[in-house]
Amino acid sequence: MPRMPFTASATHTALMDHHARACQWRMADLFAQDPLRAQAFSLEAAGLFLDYSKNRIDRTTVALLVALARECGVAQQRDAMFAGARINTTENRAVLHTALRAPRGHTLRLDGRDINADVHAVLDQMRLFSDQVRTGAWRGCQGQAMTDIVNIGIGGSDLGPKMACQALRPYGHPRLTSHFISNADGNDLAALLPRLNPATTLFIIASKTFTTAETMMNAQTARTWFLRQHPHTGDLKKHFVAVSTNTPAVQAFGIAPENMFPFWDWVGGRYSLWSAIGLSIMLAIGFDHFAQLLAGAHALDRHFQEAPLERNLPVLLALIGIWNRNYFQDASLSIAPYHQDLKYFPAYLQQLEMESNGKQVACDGTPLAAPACPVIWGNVGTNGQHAYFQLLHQGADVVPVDFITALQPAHDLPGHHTALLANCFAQSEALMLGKNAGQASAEMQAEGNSAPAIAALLPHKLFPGNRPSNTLLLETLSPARLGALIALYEHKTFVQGVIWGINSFDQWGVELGKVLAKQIHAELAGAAVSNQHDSSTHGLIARARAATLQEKALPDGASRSRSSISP
Ligand SMILES: O=P(O)(O)OC[C@H]1O[C@H](O)[C@H](O)[C@@H](O)[C@@H]1O
Repeated sequence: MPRMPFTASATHTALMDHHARACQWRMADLFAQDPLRAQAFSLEAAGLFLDYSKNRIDRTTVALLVALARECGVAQQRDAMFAGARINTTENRAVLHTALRAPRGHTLRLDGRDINADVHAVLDQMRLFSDQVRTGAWRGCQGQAMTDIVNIGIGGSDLGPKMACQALRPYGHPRLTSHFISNADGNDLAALLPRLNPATTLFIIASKTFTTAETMMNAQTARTWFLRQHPHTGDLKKHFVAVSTNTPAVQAFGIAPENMFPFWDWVGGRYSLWSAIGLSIMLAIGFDHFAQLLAGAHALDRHFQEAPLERNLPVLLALIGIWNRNYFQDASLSIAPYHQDLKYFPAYLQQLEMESNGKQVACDGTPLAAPACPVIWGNVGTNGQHAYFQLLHQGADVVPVDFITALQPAHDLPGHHTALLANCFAQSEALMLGKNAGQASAEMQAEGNSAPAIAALLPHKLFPGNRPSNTLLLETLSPARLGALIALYEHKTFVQGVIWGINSFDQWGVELGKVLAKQIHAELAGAAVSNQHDSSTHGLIARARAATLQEKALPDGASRSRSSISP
């Protein structure tokens, strides 16, 4: 049923009026007026504490935003998703990543199948395999235990597992090193292969479709490299496994059926780390910790399903985002983890949010009346402070920030963690408070500056402040808390998609470039160049073809320093 755009609702009109007033507010004043502000605008669920009080909001703002969520049918859409309705309408698919973390015995049937039984059968298969690899019972072609796990995949078949393996590295196995190869650029694989012993390396070819060009190319290159050193194709089954929904393509690649870990079309790529796509995570941290990751996500799922909208963590995070994006017109959101092990979290969220909601038409194909997903970007916080935080504090654009940190460190180096937390909390305070002319000139006077020096420097020393942020605190970055954190952002993305009226589960926008790349690939390889290209693309192709010809003309070995490891 076509949904009404949120901009057509009565609550939106009320929010517009309210926003006109909110533009006059200073958050510093709101804090001064209300000693209970932080308490009023914070919430804890599934082991995650969210303080959203440093936003340009008051109680009316939250009430209106919650009313908007109600009017847009967030609760109904959420229930439809959990129940297995085909809410991915352009692909006619259910969206059931939540079923991947439901405990054994949880009843859910899809097209007559007990999908809980299917999910747990694959988890059992993954457990058996990962236990064998981790204990050393799984032996390679020369009878040795595995030392290196190489996950070959891209997008959702890379970003989630890579992010989670990094986040949970204190839980890693002492003998096993995880590697992630995604880029079609041979530099990625070429830099790794010489460091590996094929007899102790396990490749996981992770691809939902098993047709993704980058993954297939890297997989073929890895296979060729392996066979060069161990030419018996029978040995491949000790060193290559696949994770996919496409059984025929996996078999055609030559991977033994017993080495395939399946999943289903109702799992979107960017929502797939809970499925067999998480095999590299389970190999690194073990089944029990993987089960805790799932349990943490499930706890957040329950909260999302059961808590009233006004006390619902993902709903509130989503609504604050809508407030910033659609009323204050903030076009980007910066993610600042104050935790080195979350260094891939911003990249993971880029796919999750931008591939889900980076769209401009509604589910029914009509143009959206308001812009949707902001640009998501960021890096670990303290490094960002010494790079782009300048813009966050004094740039012309207001960039909301999500600060994420853990109260307890995963190391025992003295002093570091207190310094880290101090920086995290200081940044959100500084962004909110800013510094006015009176404060800045008083400081410069106290430092003994002359009046002309103060006048000259003053404009540079001002901080506008009133810049919004959320702070998310975890007790520790444990598997359960990481699971809850990821699920929080998944559901935030979902709620925003519902309000914007978007199908958050397709990604047609990635197709055009793939099609053109295929044609240009053929042209670079020698096919006649189409005269349909624009002059820029035509010129670039011509230059690349000329460079290839030149390279071919060079004496053997002169052109590539890494020739020994090229396939
Ligand atoms: O897992 P695969 O089928 O190889 O897909 C890998 C990735 O590539 C695609 O182009 C999509 O944009 C992503 O959503 C997907 O995660």
